[in-house]
Amino acid sequence: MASTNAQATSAEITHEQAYLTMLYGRLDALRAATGQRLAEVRLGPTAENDQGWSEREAFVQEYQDRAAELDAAERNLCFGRLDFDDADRLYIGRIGLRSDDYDQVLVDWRARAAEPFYRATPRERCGVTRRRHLHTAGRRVVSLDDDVLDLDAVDETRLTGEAALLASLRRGRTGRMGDIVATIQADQDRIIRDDMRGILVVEGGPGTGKTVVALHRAAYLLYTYRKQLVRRGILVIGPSATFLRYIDQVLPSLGENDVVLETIATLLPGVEARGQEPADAARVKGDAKMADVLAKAVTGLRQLPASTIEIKVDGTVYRLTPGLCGRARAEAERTTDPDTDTLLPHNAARRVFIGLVVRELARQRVRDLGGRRAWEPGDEEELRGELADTPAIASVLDALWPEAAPQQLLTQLYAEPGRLDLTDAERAAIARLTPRPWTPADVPLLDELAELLGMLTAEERAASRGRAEDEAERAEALQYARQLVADLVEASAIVVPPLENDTFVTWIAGRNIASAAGGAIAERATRDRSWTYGHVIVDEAQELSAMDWRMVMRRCPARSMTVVGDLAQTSAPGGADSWAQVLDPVAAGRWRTARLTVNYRTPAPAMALAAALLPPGIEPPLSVRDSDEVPWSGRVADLAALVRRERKLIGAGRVAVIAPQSLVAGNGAELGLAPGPDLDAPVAVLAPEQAKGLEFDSVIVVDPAVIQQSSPRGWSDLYVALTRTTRRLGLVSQGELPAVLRAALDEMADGAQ
Ligand SMILES: Nc1ncnc2c1ncn2[C@@H]1O[C@H](COP(=O)(O)OP(=O)(O)OP(=O)(O)O)[C@@H](O)[C@H]1O
Repeated sequence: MASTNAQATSAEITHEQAYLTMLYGRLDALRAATGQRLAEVRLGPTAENDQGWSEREAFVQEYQDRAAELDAAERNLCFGRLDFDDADRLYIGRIGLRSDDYDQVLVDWRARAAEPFYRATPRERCGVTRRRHLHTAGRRVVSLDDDVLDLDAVDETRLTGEAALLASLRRGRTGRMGDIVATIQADQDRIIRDDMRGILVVEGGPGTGKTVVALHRAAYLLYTYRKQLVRRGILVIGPSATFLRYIDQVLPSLGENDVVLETIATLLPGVEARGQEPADAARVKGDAKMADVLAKAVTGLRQLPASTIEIKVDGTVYRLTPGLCGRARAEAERTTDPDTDTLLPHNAARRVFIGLVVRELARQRVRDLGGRRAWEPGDEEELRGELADTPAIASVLDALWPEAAPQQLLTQLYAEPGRLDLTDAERAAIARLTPRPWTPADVPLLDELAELLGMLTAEERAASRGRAEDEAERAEALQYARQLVADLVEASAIVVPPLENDTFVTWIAGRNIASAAGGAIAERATRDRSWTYGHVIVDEAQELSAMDWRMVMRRCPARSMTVVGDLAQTSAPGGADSWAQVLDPVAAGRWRTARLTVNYRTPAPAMALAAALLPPGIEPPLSVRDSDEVPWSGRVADLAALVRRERKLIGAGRVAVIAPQSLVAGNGAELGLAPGPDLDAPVAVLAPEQAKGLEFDSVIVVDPAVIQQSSPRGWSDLYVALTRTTRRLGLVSQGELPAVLRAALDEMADGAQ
């Protein structure tokens, strides 16, 4: 492909400027119309009833979303053009726009028609003769890059729109990830547009765009399957709060605001997991066998009396025999939930157990009274209720089958680890005799217990009221939205293309429900443990333990997921060694893999240094960025001065100092720098695990040998640290560098001479 940037004539730029000005004119007109509708709805007559109120709220929300989408499209509204064999021409941008005559003047990047912009190559042109990238500043066209798709230039590059891509990569880092709509590469585009069904595992080395691709996939799925996704939402799980801050602008910049971002530590509503713990404890807690261990611990809460218990109430002696209790327990443990056909959880089965025992006690009473009293229908039922509430009986039943809540039970189990079916060493690793804050590895265990225990009696009552209301509300909202849209269309108050009618109705209905519930779907989802999402994206997925996966899968029974990760970067104690190992137990036969192989972040020399750490058989990704600057090395004592030098060298960009956890935890005193993963600060001081998924213009890795030796997977921590740079990399050390790194640095220095 021939790049003709330099030859782009000013006439061409003038032509594109005129087109761009027309597009911004359309955008402004749409904004004005949306703003006017919003004002009309807000200033319109006050709603007279709940339905009118929620209809009005739905429109307000709808117009606000539309306004946000149009605002997000302002920057870089149109970034490309495709010229086809038949002289047809399409402009590609952030959103689709039509002229007054309903002609498509701008194609949304997610639309099928935009696909050749990312995929066409000289070999497979898809009818394209030229792909043009428009570079804009504000509303001004500043330059153009053309890829002329002729076969003569076929071997010149593997990259799509190389000039535009390299220009985008050269920009300094801002501390926030940006979108890449203008420069998505063909292999990335295939992943973004892949089928929503099943689990797509995207693997690839550092900097291959796994995160950014997964986020663009979320935007694509929301655009393509909005009807399915709008009701349940999309969940993105990332490795840390800092990482979530780093990526939180990407989806809004693509016009999507309704996505839930969480870490494993925050996934269970009501639990704050701020604690830290040794790797051994996290490893035991993350092991798949904890599912059985907890199930046994829950069963172990239930007791059978060794001999008959006699309880005297108002002169009557009730007899709880071991046989009676055994039969009631067996039946309760066999009872299934008619909706899900699964065994009842502990607290729900407890209610069955109590019901059976109390029925038997009531019969004893009936027998006892014999013919001395005439029983009316309903008497026995009333008696059962009375008996269940009698403190003497209730306390015995509580002892035989106690009600339990996840947090309280897990606290007890850690305090008495003998109740867990583990080895002595495993018990010792997780025992905690004094209460401590929950850790991230506790979260999936609490979630598992919540599943095993089910709701407490009071919660169950509130939930069943809520469920019935939800169903009725849903049906009513749909019917109402259908009528409303039909009326508005008839009154020419809105124009809905016929094909989009259903989508619009569902959308309005969804909005009605969400606003009636006091918040958008995303807000509701984060409050409700049992919320299931339409699609789940898991980033840095190699770090999840088997127990984490069980928790994540509960959030997505449909198993529509995008899982991105790199097994060579696994550092969590319970993390994965293979995808089959973690996914087969929870989604056998329902996952597939795709691979990304080009590194858009780490310059070739830094990647070559990092690759020296890789075990044999693992291929490093190929770096797009080349550089003459080989990684440098220095002394820890000079760190502050070296940081100052790096700041000067990279100008407006960002520097990261990545140091062993022990130094960062020690308040950075030994480093002479205040630690903190502050993305807005020009210098961030981080432990390797905090640096996961992030990138900086210049990275200084402190004491690589200490990082490597600090855990069994320390080499992978070091690999992560070395691959965070987009430009410069330095190693500072108190002692020797790891031998492989020393050798690789010497070799590079020799090569450079
Ligand atoms: N097609 C592209 N155009 C422009 N920039 C890109 C493209 N693909 C990736 N990048 C940039 O490359 C950098 C690395 O991407 P990203 O963080 O998604 O990689 P990753 O595979 O998740 O990395 P890691 O596994 O190391 O965390 C980001 O700055 C991203 O914006």
